[in-house]
Amino acid sequence: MHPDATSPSHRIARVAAHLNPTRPQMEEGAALRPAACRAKGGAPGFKVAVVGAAGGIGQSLSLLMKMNPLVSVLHLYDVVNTPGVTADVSHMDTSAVVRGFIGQQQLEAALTGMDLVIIPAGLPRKPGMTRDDLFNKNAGIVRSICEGVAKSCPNAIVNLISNPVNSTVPIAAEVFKRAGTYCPKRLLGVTTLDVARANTFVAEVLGVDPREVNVPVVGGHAGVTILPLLSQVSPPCSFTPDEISYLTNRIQNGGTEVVEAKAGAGSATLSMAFAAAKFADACLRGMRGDAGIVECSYVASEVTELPFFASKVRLGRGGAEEILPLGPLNDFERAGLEKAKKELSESIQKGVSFMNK
Ligand SMILES: NC(=O)c1ccc[n+]([C@@H]2O[C@H](COP(=O)([O-])OP(=O)(O)OC[C@H]3O[C@@H](n4cnc5c(N)ncnc54)[C@H](O)[C@@H]3O)[C@@H](O)[C@H]2O)c1
Ligand SMILES: O=C(O)C[C@H](O)C(=O)O
Repeated sequence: MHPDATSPSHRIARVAAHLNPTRPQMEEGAALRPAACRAKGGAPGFKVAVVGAAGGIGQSLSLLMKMNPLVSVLHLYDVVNTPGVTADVSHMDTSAVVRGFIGQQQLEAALTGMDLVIIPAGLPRKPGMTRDDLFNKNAGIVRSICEGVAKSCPNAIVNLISNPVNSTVPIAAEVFKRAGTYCPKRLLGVTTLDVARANTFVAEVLGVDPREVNVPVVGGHAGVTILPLLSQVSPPCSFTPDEISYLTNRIQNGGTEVVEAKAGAGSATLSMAFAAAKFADACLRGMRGDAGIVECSYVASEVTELPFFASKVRLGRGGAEEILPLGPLNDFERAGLEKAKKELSESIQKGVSFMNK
């Protein structure tokens, strides 16, 4: 080794070799600079990509994934503004190495080698819109990102956040089927925010800490398809008919509550990033081989006659290893399930038809 190889000036030169302030950092799919310096000594862990990383959800989610000790490499991809987000997040002194990628030409580099791909890309709602009103814009975005996944990291587990989730998950499944890479266990629609809201609102009614409450929320992720199973709350408790009506309505309309409060400035981003980070962490713990990881997610399912349905799933090394049964429903929940299935069936068909056009 050269006598100066470990001297401060040599180390600075080594870092500087990866910095070229006269060029945009994101050109040519290059990894952002210090990553290259630390790659050798990087902590063991999973490689995770956030697709849509410069958005409202994407920025906070990138921050939270940078804090996750199970992540060794974090790729941040968007069609705009990734350089700033990447530079910012990369200064956090946690172990994950951060690299930024921008634009369609860099999608392949962003996704290659990833173990987990989290997708919060696409338009959010404005007041007066349903999630389904986002279909025309977001269906194409999800299709092109999933084509990238099929090509560059076909074995990655995908956490799909982009709305309308009830249709975008079937679209992703069709893309993977066409590419010959489809594995139902690896495609998970993120419905964790519904569970977070249900836990919060139920805890408020019960006057307890929300962290002690677990409400299964099944069905899908829009309006009546969001079906909280209040008869199965843990720890066991009971509600009056008025409380059931209030809670069901508030949980089903939690997204709209935020959209209206933001008054045109988008939909839930902070609580969603929190929920997505929680779900991604559960997936990573499952991938590591931890036992007993159970979360609700919208997945390919045989729990009902529909091809996709959200329910409790056991997460393992391969993704959604087991779909758990719904358990006993009361009359109110059985009626809710019928309504949910009717709308879900149409949303699933809409996603599949989009791919068959
Ligand atoms: N599943 C859920 O529970 C849940 C909760 C909240 C929001 N959402 C959905 O998440 C999506 C994102 O919401 P947001 O508030 O972050 O929106 P946003 O507009 O703030 O951010 C979206 C980001 O996606 C990027 N993007 C657009 N096309 C892209 C492409 N082809 N590849 C990569 N990135 C692309 C945009 O540049 C933008 O940075 C919306 O569809 C919203 O409805 C889902
Ligand atoms: O409501 C929305 O449009 C965003 C998201 O699906 C949510 O539930 O907050």
